[in-house]
Amino acid sequence: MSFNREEDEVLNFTSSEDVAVYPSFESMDLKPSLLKGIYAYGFEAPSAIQSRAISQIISGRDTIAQAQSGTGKTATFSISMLEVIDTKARDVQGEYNALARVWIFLISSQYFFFRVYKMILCIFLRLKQASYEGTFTEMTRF
Ligand SMILES: Nc1ncnc2c1ncn2[C@@H]1O[C@H](COP(=O)(O)OP(=O)(O)OP(=O)(O)O)[C@@H](O)[C@H]1O
Repeated sequence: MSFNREEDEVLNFTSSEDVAVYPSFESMDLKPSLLKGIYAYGFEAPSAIQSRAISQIISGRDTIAQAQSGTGKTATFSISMLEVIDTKARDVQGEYNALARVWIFLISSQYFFFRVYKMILCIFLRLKQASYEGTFTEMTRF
């Protein structure tokens, strides 16, 4: 499902009291290279769930975030993961637990894998400042 900014802006959220709302990616104090990747990927501002959840995850707080389909949850954990990993370290630092998405695998596994793969790969490549035209065919070469 594609992201709809107008619908996102009128979503009602309930969160823990000390959850701040960050109106921009800059205000989250993300790595400059990650910010560059996010903007190069085409995101101008965080969605409602990203405004709330990214800062919680990167601060190391155990976070449960729930929102409607297409509101930016996948991007929330992708961006958070890219912020906290040390790109120089060679060990595994992040894991995506796909079990929670079993129903999506049953419906459209290829589409799901493509989306997660595309988002993480594109942001990571932009982070590495690689020049890249994002089509599925080109991505499969990496
Ligand atoms: N801040 C943003 N600005 C613009 N587009 C965004 C933003 N965040 C996410 N998107 C786009 O919105 C779409 C849905 O995002 P995402 O897959 O992260 O949502 P989701 O909540 O995980 O959806 P689902 O529950 O269906 O898996 C994607 O095309 C993504 O690129």
